[in-house]
Amino acid sequence: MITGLNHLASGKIRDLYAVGGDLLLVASDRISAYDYVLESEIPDKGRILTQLSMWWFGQLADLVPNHVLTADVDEFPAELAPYKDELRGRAMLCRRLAMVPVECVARGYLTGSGLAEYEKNGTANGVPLPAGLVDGSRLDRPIFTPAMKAEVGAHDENVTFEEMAERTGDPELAARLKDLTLAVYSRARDIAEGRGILLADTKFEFGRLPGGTLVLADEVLTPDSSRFWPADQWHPGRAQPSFDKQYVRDWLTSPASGWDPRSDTPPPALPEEVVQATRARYVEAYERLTGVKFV
Ligand SMILES: C[C@H](c1ccccc1)n1cc(-c2ncnc(N)c2C#N)cn1
Repeated sequence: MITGLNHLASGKIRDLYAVGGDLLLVASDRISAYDYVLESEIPDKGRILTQLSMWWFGQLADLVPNHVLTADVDEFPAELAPYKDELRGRAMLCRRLAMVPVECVARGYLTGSGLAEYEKNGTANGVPLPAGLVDGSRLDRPIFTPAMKAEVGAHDENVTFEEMAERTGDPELAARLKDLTLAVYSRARDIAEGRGILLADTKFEFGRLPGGTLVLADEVLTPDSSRFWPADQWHPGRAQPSFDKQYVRDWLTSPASGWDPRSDTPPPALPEEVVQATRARYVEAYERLTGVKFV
């Protein structure tokens, strides 16, 4: 948290500030696992994921406008000058939008809450899926599985497209959000697959400009907003390893940590080698996707 700035909101990993009529979205080096924010930070994680978001916004600009004004600290308003070094590379100055109160989730692979519903009803957010799918199955056509935002700390509530249209009171907007979400995800899935990373699913946030234009907001297509799987370890029918969080998960569930995920106790600090190996995975994901060396 940066004292001295007008703090608006905080998620597990990121903080939001008001700067004049705009917003500053700042990504920390925090990492979460098993629904806990760990006490150990991953050096540069915020910078790597912010630079990855910026790269994706560029890749998607022909499909949808985004909310970013700049991520270059030298272009930030003068009032931010005292915080330049702390913000460099990990902050996006964004236009303030009227946010759409829906988590726009696209799934290209079946897992997590989507799999749970499928195993019960053969559907995902009420939409029937083909029979015989298993954990990690690739869906021929990505699906839109919206969720209504939950209070801090609770999980979002998956809703059908019809429920979403009803609860937003704007069926036309709901249809537009679905189309945009699927088009953007499909483009990203194809780009990532060509670079050895499976984007199993992702969560987009949209907002509207004063004139009503729909704009892609928040961070996009990072390992915090999406499930990243290494393509060369994909085996449908079991839980897939996480590209970025597997080292953390493996250590936390090993005897070495002395921690039990089923207990109500927070996880212990990570050993330095797990921190550094995890940092290396974020760097690798960034470099594989963008083709640019992280500096
Ligand atoms: C969920 C997310 C959040 C991020 C970081 C920390 C806490 C919350 N958030 C984003 C806005 C938001 N509001 C108005 N205009 C915008 N351009 C954005 C964005 N992005 C409000 N909440």
